Amino acid sequence: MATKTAKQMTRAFRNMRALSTSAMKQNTTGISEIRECPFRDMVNTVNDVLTRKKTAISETTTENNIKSFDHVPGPKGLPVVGTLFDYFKKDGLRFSKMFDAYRQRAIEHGPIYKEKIATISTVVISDPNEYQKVIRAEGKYPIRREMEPMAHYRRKNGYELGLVNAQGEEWYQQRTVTSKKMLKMKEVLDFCQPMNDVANDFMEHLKSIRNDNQEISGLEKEIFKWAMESIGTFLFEERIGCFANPTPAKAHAFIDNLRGYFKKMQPLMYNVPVYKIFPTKLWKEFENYANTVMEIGRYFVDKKVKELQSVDSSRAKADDDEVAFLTYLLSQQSLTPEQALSTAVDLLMAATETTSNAILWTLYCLAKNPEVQETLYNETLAGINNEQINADNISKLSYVKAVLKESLRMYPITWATSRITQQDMEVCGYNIPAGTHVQANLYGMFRDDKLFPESDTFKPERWFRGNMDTQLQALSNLVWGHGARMCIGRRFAEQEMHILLTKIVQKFKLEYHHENIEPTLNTVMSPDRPVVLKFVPRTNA
Ligand code: HEM
Repeated sequence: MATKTAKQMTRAFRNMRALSTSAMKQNTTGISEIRECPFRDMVNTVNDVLTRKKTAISETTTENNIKSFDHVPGPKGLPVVGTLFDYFKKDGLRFSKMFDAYRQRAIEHGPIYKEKIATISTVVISDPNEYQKVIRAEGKYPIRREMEPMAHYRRKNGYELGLVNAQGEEWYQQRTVTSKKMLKMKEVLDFCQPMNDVANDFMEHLKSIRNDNQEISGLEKEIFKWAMESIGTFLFEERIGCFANPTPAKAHAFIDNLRGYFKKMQPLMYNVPVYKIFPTKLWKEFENYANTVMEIGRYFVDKKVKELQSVDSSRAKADDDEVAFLTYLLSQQSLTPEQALSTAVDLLMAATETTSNAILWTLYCLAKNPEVQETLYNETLAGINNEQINADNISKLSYVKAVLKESLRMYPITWATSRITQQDMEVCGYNIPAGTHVQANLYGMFRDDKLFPESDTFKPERWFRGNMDTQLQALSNLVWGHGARMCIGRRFAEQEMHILLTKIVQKFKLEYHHENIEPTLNTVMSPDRPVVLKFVPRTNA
């Protein structure tokens, strides 16, 4: 695992030296200033695409009987701010409930509508067949709308954008390097053992933190620790020790700050981005969280860099397949050290908030549906009775896979997709010009009874072969995005979640005795109140 070719080591060391130097430079020079229009990045991305591919909308309209873009229905807004004030009215729409706003708008305006909220213009599609056209038209470099506050923070502070926000050739290079490790089935299956170890330790941890009523207060934070330990083990090739009592200070700070970071990012993403001109209170809070997240992310990466520098390169002999993730990333000539750092931090951030919320929702669904929980328990007993889960037996977990899919359908962590079209196209009978921001209304589709009968009921069986047509099966995958830019952590995430869920139901019966939980957005879809579950030990566990 820790060995590599001498050539790779040389490259890695060169990168590491550069990484340490640039880190120092950033610390001493501080924040870089903005010299241009604060909205330039957003405008530039769209203009670039438009310049490349634009054709006259009016021509298309008359030639093919396709209605022009202007005719796409949608809520009427005011000049400049668009529909922004709809989100500030008493009892109006809420940024923290955008998934609901999209659903309501779609019910009102139909399978395609357009809306301008301050500086964000979007076209929302709620017909899975029509959205296929967007998927099929994706080029080699799909463009997702950047997460503006995150990208602005990185530009302002001289950091690389990283895999999540980079575009074009720059994105492609980082993606190609990263996917070799993250999307290869063998590489991910090899990670079963460390995932089992983390999950086993988490089970012990859960036992120890239950109160007299067998409930766990602050379960969110505890599951976050699991998610961080799990991705940390993959990225840094060592255990962070998140389950120790007390939690290591760095891990503790990372968890607290990352949660704050995602919470503050949500309102910043939709509001007028005045923070680009002067630092609002909200921006300052976000920036503080971001500083700590970057600093701690950098600390973990630097720690690994120092360790690698102390390895005797003459002993090392291995190819890319055998070296662990960060070692591999740092040794890639096609990535600058800063790009490697930003991508590693992106993975750490993207992996924790998403999987921990997905697990929380799934546990909640299981607790609310005891019959489903029993079926799942019986399946795991028949397939894997307290054994380690490995590459051979993981295929027996078909029910746990259906449970997770169903939970992601009801509570899609990412509730809408995002693409900027790169060519003119027809959708729902309208011309959509190149450079338009288009989204699939995932939450709206997943909760549509016409597509998913009894859509508000948790029914994992609906995912079984023969129970659902293949197009709807494909629709469920959209929670991971699509095409060349689909979630790079999907395989990793599914595997670690399948393993943890199996272990939890084998050991505990879950109960929930409090008020119903509703979704809210902390960037990803999260429970709107503490998930106070009861973990009752199984007698044979
Ligand atoms: C429940 C778990 C998760 C869900 C639902 C999820 C969902 C998504 C979605 C929808 C996207 C956008 C894809 C697109 O635009 O087509 C995405 C991108 C991404 N995800 Fe995940 N994700 C999850 C877990 C993870 C994990 C565990 C990691 C890292 C190990 C990760 C890393 C990333 C990265 C780096 C990107 C950007 C990829 C790119 O732009 O090339 N995600 N994720």
